[in-house]
Amino acid sequence: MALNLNDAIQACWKRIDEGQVATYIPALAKVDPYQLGVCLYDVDSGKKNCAGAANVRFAIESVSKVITLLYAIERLGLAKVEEQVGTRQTGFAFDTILNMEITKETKPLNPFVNSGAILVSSLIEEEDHRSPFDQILDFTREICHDPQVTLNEEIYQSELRTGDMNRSLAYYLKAKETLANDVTTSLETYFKQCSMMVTCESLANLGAVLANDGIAPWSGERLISSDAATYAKSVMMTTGLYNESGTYSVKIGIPTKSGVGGGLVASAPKYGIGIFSPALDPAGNSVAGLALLEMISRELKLDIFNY
Ligand SMILES: NC(=O)CC[C@H](N)C(=O)O
Repeated sequence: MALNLNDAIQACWKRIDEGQVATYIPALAKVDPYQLGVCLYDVDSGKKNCAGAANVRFAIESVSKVITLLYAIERLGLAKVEEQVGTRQTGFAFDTILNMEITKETKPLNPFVNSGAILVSSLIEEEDHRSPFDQILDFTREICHDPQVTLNEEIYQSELRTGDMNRSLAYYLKAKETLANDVTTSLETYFKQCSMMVTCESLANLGAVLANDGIAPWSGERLISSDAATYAKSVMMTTGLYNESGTYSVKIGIPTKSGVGGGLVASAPKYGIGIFSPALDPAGNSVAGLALLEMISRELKLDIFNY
């Protein structure tokens, strides 16, 4: 591989100053912004190339929306999930109630705005006395090939304390009779899934499963259906970076999902990529992380529209 990841990190490092760590969840405000890590999983060779803060654990936040979406599709089938949540873009922030009010439809615009994600979380039912979150946690450990993924209780409590906007979205969904579970359980599942701790490597593994048509490249085992993988990548491309998805579609051209913990999962043809850098742009995307992903896309010619 021509690209030296340490050099790439160095080149993108100064971009950290353009962003800010998330402060609306107080536990995230304490994170050191001066971190940048990457892990690149080459599905063909099976080789992983990691650099910088690749093994630092951070809160997965909205990247978990991809995992819960995949899990819901596996449990309920794609048709049922598509009935409940749309695939449309938004020009508004991920957590605003406008995302629901502007359309006459009752279903949320897409699974990556908070209303859509809370709805998807509500679709997971308790099974064999296992709570929806316990099932999501197990599935996360499996699809991220990382048994160390755990719930960060401090972040979870912080999300609970400051989560009134999400609470209002959940009540709105309930009022529209679209929330599948009760408000408390749906929000508990959602806040907990956001508070799982992952590394760049865990996200590179997730990206690699998506890149490999739903099959874990480390074992050859199919973890999700081909349709689920394709669907998730399409929605990541169109809405994975919130209202800036179009901007990065043009600049980077790789299906990507961000989280306000500073994580990015990207799935390019033959590559799974996990990136972490906690300083965010106003939309909630990692600034240095996306600069690094842009460089990787350019150097390795991964832009899916550049054919
Ligand atoms: N964009 C994000 O990562 C948002 C996740 C965060 N837990 C929230 O609900 O606001």
